Amino acid sequence: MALEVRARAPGKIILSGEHAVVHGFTAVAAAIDLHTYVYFRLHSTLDNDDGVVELELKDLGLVFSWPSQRLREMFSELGLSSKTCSPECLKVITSLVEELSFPESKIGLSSGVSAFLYLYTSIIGYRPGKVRVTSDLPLGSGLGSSASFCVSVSAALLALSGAVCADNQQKGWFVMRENELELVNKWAFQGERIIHGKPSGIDNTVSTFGSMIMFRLSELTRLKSSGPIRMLITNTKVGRNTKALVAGVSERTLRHPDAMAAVFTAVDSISKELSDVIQSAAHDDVSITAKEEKLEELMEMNQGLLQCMGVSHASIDTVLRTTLRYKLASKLTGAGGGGCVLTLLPTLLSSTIVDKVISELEACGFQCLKVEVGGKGLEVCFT
Ligand SMILES: Nc1ncnc2c1ncn2[C@@H]1O[C@H](COP(=O)(O)OP(=O)(O)OP(=O)(O)O)[C@@H](O)[C@H]1O
Ligand SMILES: C[C@@](O)(CCO)CC(=O)[O-]
Ligand SMILES: [Mg+2]
Repeated sequence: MALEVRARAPGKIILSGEHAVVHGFTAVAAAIDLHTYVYFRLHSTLDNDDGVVELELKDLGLVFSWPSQRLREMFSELGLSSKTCSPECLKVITSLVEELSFPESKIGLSSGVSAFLYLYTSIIGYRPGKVRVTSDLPLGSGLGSSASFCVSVSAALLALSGAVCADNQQKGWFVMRENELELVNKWAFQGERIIHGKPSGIDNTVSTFGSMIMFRLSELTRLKSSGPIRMLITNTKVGRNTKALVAGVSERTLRHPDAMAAVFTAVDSISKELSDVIQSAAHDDVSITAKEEKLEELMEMNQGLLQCMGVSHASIDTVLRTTLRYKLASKLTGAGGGGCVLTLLPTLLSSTIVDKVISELEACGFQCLKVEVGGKGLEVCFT
C-alpha cells in the first residue's frame, strides 16, 4: 500500500444562483484553473502510537500537530468513522483547535483546521502522518477555497486509507473513477459543513467533478459550452466569511418569506436560462455575440437579485460601475459581501480594452485575473 500521495482540486466560480442554491434553487458553477494542493505522507504502522498528526499550511507558514495518543484518548469515547460530525465530536474538535494559536489576522483558519481534524480522524484514525497544503486560491474570497481544501484533503486521506484507488497502477496525475469521486465528494461536503454551517454542496461538487455544472438539491447536470467562456475575476480584497453571509440570507428569508421566495424563484429561472444559453450552438461571430449578450444580461439580472438578498458590497459596486463604463457586465461570485466579482470578457473584445479595464480596477486597489472556465476537477498522483 502506498504511503505517499498528492491531490489537487480546483476552485470555482458561480455564474448564477449563489445563496438561492442553499434554499433548494438552481445554480450554475464552473471549475477554474487555480488549485489547492495537498501532499500526504502516512507514517509506517511501526511508530503507530508514538508519532504526531501534522498539518502544515505552507503558504501561511503555519504548522499544527497533535500527538496520536492524545487524539486517540479524546475521540475514543465517540467512536470512529461517523459519516457526519456530531455535536459531541465537534465539541472535542473545537477544544483541540482552541488550544492552537493563530495569528490575529488568520483566525478564520480555525474552521479549516477543524474540518481537517474531523476528516483525518474519521478517515485515517489516529495513525501518525503529515499533510502539507498549498493553494493558488485567495482564502475567503468567493472562489471556493474552502471546498477545494476539503476536496483535496479528503481525496489524499481516502487514497492512503485504501478506500479509493486501491488497485491503481497509473503514473502521474489521474482522475479517479466516478464512484470514488462520489465518495470524496461526500466527505468533502462534511468538511464544508464544519466551515460553512449550511453548504448547498455546489462548491465541493464542482471542485470534485470539474467542468461546468447546473446544480440543484445535490443533483448535478454537466453542461457543455459550444465555445470557451472567458471571465475576468476581480478580487476586491474585502474579507468576508461565507458562513456569516449564508446565515444573513437565511435570516432575511425568515423576515420576508414571500418576497425572498419570489427572489429565489427568479434566480432559479435565470440559472436554467443561463444553462440553456451556455449549451446553445454558436459558431460564427454574430451568434457568438448574441449568446454572450444573453449571458451578460442574465448575469446583470442575477446581480440585482443578489443585491435584494443583501450580499453585495460597496467594493462590488465600484467594480460594477468601472466595468460598465466599458459596456461589460459583472456580478459578484460566491457568497459576496466583498470577495470576488466576475466580468464576462466577450470573444471579440480587444485586448487593449481588457488591459484598460484591468489597470483601472487595479488602480482602485483590486487584483485582476483572466480565466477560462470549466476545467478539470480533482486529480491525484502517487509518484
Ligand atoms: N488552504 C487552506 N488551508 C486551510 N484552511 C483553508 C484553506 N482554504 C480555505 N480554508 C478554510 O476555509 C475558510 C474560507 O472559506 P469560505 O467558505 O469563507 O470562503 P471561500 O470558500 O474562499 O469562498 P466561497 O465559499 O464564497 O466560495 C478559511 O477561513 C479557512 O478556514
Ligand atoms: C453562498 C453559496 O451559495 C456559494 C458559496 O460559493 C453557499 C453554498 O452554496 O454553500
Ligand atoms: Mg467556501
